[in-house]
Amino acid sequence: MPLNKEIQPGDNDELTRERLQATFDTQQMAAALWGSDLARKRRELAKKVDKLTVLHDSKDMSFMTREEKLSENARKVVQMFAHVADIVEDPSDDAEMFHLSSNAIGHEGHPFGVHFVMFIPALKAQADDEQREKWLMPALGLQLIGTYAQTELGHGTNLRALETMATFDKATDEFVIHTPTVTALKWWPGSLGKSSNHAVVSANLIIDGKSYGHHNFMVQIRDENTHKPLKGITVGDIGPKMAYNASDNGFLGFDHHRIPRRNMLMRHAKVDKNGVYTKPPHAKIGYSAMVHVRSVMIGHQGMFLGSASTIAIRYSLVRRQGEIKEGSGEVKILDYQTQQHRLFPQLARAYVFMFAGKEVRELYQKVLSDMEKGETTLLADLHALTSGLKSVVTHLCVAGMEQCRMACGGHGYSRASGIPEIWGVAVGGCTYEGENMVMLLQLARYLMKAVKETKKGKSLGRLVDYLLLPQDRHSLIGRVPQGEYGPHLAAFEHIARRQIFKVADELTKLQDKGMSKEIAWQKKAVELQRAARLHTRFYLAACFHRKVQSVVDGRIREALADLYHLHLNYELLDMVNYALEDAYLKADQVDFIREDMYRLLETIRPNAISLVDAFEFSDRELRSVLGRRDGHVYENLYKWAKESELNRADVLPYFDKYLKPMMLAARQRSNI
Ligand SMILES: CCCCCCCC/C=C\CCCCCCCCCCC/C=C/C(=O)SCCNC(=O)CCNC(=O)[C@H](O)C(C)(C)COP(=O)(O)OP(=O)(O)OC[C@H]1O[C@@H](n2cnc3c(N)ncnc32)[C@H](O)[C@@H]1OP(=O)(O)O
Ligand SMILES: Cc1cc2nc3c(=O)[nH]c(=O)nc-3n(C[C@H](O)[C@H](O)[C@H](O)COP(=O)(O)OP(=O)(O)OC[C@H]3O[C@@H](n4cnc5c(N)ncnc54)[C@H](O)[C@@H]3O)c2cc1C
Repeated sequence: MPLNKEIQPGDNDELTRERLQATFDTQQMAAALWGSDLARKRRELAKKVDKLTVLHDSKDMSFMTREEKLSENARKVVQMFAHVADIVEDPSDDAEMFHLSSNAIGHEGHPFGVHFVMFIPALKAQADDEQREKWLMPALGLQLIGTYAQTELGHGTNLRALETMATFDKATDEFVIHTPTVTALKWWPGSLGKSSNHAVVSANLIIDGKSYGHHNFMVQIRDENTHKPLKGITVGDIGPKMAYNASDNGFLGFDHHRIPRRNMLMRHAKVDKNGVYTKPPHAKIGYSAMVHVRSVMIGHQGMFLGSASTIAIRYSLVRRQGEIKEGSGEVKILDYQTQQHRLFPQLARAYVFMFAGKEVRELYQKVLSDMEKGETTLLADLHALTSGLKSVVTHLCVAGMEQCRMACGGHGYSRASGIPEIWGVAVGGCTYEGENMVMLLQLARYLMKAVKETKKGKSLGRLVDYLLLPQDRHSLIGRVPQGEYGPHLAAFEHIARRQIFKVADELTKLQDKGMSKEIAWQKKAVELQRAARLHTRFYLAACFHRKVQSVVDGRIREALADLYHLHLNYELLDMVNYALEDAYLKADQVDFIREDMYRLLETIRPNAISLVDAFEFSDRELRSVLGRRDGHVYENLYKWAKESELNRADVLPYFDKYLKPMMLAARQRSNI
């Protein structure tokens, strides 16, 4: 039995030969990536979806209008829930459900796009027991469709400037929800425009003329039967986007719309019938749905990059172009060092992002269960970690996916590759759930507080313990026996720590000169976000290290270690300027890192296809002609192109309408 379990009869011979070179068992690697239980469930689930034709795309989404896309995904999501008990083992398991949705529906969006990702998590974390009974149960039972309406046309990042008002009317025991200006219109919420009938709405709580800041309210926006907007509510779709066009991101306005007082989510903050307000135990506890999505995004973005890497690496083993040795025939493009250097570091990133995604989810679950007991100590750590990871991971993912697209040459630009859509969805992640730069500055705030604690000899939290350690002056990279990578990881730590202390000192100096804290912060904002990036990249490298150390199987550990070492070398070179600034690294050490990286590209090359096969993305999930498991790319590209709506007739009406009259007139003029 070959170690690569993706081999099947009828596959492209080249891919089979590649797969036979695997040094590890791909199913065991899948278990390392997803966890053994989820890996098994994914495999079984994909087989079941293959058999259920009602869950299959009726045609390629690339050839559909937006309305067709919305309708197609509404159809599939309904079928998916109708068959859910036959397909998944535990429908309450988000991870399993996400994979089902990824196989059957894809990533372009669907009517429940925000329902499960934000609406339900907001209810779980912020609704009290009675409210959970009233809305959470029906929401889980699909009796209603919800979204999360926070962002406004004029305000997204700065939540304190949100304008939507929720004014308490003691006489009727109601809140009056109102949109005072056009900039106060809710704008962007997923599935709001045409699908949802309920929304968790962020609005300023006003009692007796006093504002208590924004809080979350449950608002029914459409009639349950007719689906018409309720009186006092204006709602619609915001129009086409870069990608994610099967989602009806929407706008929403309120004209003095009344809701019962008990529609404010009251697990933590409360308003009683006399208008007495009770503060939550932590000022930012109402932000929990955002923290939830940031925490799930890390692993999912890793999956997006893993998908793009799978497509590009498989295609690079089918595509032949040019010769390395004259006369010996065209080579597979993956045999070029430049192609390996373009793709393998992206593959390594996909792996570590998935590992980090798992770690961060564990911390999220811990904080959630603490919050349930009113305990919020770890909330700040979680906010800092997710803010940094969300920003760095989305940024590196889209940069990496763009490399994958370019590595596929012209065919990468075609939607047949599947990369444009997943790229478009992934790049949205740089903006939603907090614009990346803003979130990096949130982490920087935490890091600056950590420096203050360090100066008192204390640590602000486990994630910043390393700030207490002394700085080494010189790196040991290349000065220790070959195969030891401790000094590489130490270099990440050094670079992060140095930048964090450097910018902290600069801030202090500016303030010592009389500059206000806020202006000093502005003067150093670019350096601050750099500190946040370097801290996060150190976290990622350390996470990769922890994962490799934890693997028991020798063959899996060895293959993962190759990727880890490549990651260390590649990422260090990407930020080498920081290590050169203080002569921590010398030129010969940089050369050493480069040479070792080139060596690793060659080491990884025979395992390349098996490392992407180990993600076990089904063809249905990848939705890519280039990335097909069987490698039969060309005949299927031709088949795909023939599906284009432009090929429905040999001559399209615009020819007779515009081009023919123009050419006839031109011919007549030339005959005169
Ligand atoms: C049918 C199929 C079903 C299957 C489904 C199965 C389930 C699938 C599960 C998962 C799938 C996931 C798939 C992923 C793909 C998703 C698809 C797309 C969905 C997209 C949805 C997008 C939604 C949104 O975008 S919602 C809107 C998000 N908006 C934002 O993020 C706004 C950003 N701004 C902010 O967060 C804040 O304004 C701020 C943090 C920048 C500043 O806040 P502010 O109140 O002004 O505070 P500030 O003064 O700066 O700081 C004061 C102190 O507070 C601390 N702090 C801030 N935030 C937090 C926090 N969250 N937690 C803890 N502490 C916080 C801050 O650090 C300061 O502390 P200090 O000590 O004083 O320094
Ligand atoms: C695909 C998608 C789905 C979305 N889904 C939802 C949803 O379901 N529900 C919802 O409520 N919202 C949703 N949003 C909205 C999203 O959360 C916001 O777009 C996001 O929070 C960024 O806010 P903004 O658009 O106001 O950007 P802005 O804040 O206007 O950012 C513009 C620029 O200003 C910079 N900037 C802003 N503030 C600062 C600062 N303090 N310091 C330095 N620079 C700053 C940013 O870095 C950026 O470069 C979605 C958005 C997208 C793209």
